[in-house]
Amino acid sequence: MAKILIIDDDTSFGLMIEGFLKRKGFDTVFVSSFNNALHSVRKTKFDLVLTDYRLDSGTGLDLIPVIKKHHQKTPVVLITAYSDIRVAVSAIKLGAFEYITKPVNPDELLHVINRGIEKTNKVSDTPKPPVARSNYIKGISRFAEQVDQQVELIATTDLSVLVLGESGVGKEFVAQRIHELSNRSAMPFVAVDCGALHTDIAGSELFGHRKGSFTGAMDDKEGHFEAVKDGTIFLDEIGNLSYDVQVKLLRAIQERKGRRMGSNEEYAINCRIIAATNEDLRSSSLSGKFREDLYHRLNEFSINILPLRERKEDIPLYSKRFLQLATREFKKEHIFLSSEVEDIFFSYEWPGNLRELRNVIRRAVLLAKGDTITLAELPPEIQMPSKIPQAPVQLRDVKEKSEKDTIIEILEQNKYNKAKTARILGIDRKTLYNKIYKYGIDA
Ligand SMILES: Nc1ncnc2c1ncn2[C@@H]1O[C@H](COP(=O)(O)OP(=O)(O)OP(=O)(O)O)[C@@H](O)[C@H]1O
Repeated sequence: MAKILIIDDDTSFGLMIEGFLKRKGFDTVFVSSFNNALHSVRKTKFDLVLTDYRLDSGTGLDLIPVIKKHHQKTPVVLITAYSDIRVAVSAIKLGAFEYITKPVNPDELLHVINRGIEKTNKVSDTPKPPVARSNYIKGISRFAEQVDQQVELIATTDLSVLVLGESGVGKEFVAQRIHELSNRSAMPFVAVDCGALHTDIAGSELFGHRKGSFTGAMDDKEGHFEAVKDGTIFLDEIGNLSYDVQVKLLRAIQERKGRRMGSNEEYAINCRIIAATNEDLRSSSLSGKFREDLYHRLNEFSINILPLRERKEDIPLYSKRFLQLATREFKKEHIFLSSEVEDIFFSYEWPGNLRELRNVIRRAVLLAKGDTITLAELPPEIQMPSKIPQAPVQLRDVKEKSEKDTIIEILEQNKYNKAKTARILGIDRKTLYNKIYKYGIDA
């Protein structure tokens, strides 16, 4: 029976969730304070932790690193209020398995919990095989095509690649794609979440340890650099590695050799390295937070993935494909997006990028009663984006305003001839139509 820790300072809500999960056959523990939560996760290994974001003397986000330090593979699910979508994104960056927004839908909660537990059961010490090729969906925007060309070009080489982009844009998917197209594809692809690697255990996780080399080292353990063999190691959230671990990593890359903690024997490192970050690693390296020499080692080639809001042409395609995947997953038949939903998808900013789009569609398919997804199946932050407190990103607003004004001006000068306007602006007609739509230009 899977054991779940539920953390919520709203006791009645927490007990309600506990009652629900007990009825579904889970073994549950409920705590209502941050300190009790800390105590429980240090003492007990749970199959899943479900935590609210706002707790009495801390937040669910503060708990994630502690849980990951003690039980790295335990999935954490964060419950957030709809206005906390950026919190949800941070949770994923810190290694949370998933987030769900309030009001909590019981079917959705159960589905997420089952997925989390299933994933942990599948995780073993053997590296996971790469995701099947068919899972990678190619975008259609000019930008997405460029990324695919770069991926195909770089795949055949042994260069280290640094993949840059916001959380959820698909950096890991790109890394897997490079691996699958490379001549290492029959070898393992090992993804390491550096953001969830606590400094104390990072060396042992990456390079392994010998039994007895530190308190708690009960057995010999193979590190990721050994497990990956001649395959590809994907170092996600590389900017989060502590300075000490950066030094170890640099030495291993330079010498192409690794050594388990507590051992004198070295092993060869022959894998390809792909790293990813959503930070400005260049600035971190200039400011000394990230070692510059390591930065250059990792950045033999870089691929920058744009956020979804800057390549809106891709939204309809991904929506359609995610809809097909979710329909199959939940064994439903032919579900469509209503035109209001399509419009809202197009205008929404998608701070969580493709991950958020995929989650929103899965949730909507799960909740859909008929064959059409309507606004009612969307989470509140998407139904009412204006209610979300926006970060004061004024520069983008200025840019968009001037882009809109320029388009109107050229359209007027050319009597609303769109082909001519697009040519003058140096964009294709589809992009012009998208922008006309986006800015609500009456053309
Ligand atoms: N090219 C793609 N094809 C299909 N699905 C994708 C693609 N890219 C991203 N996704 C979807 O978005 C989710 C997030 O992708 P991924 O984990 O690669 O993002 P990421 O940029 O590495 O995120 P993070 O920085 O938070 O680790 C995936 O689980 C998948 O559902």
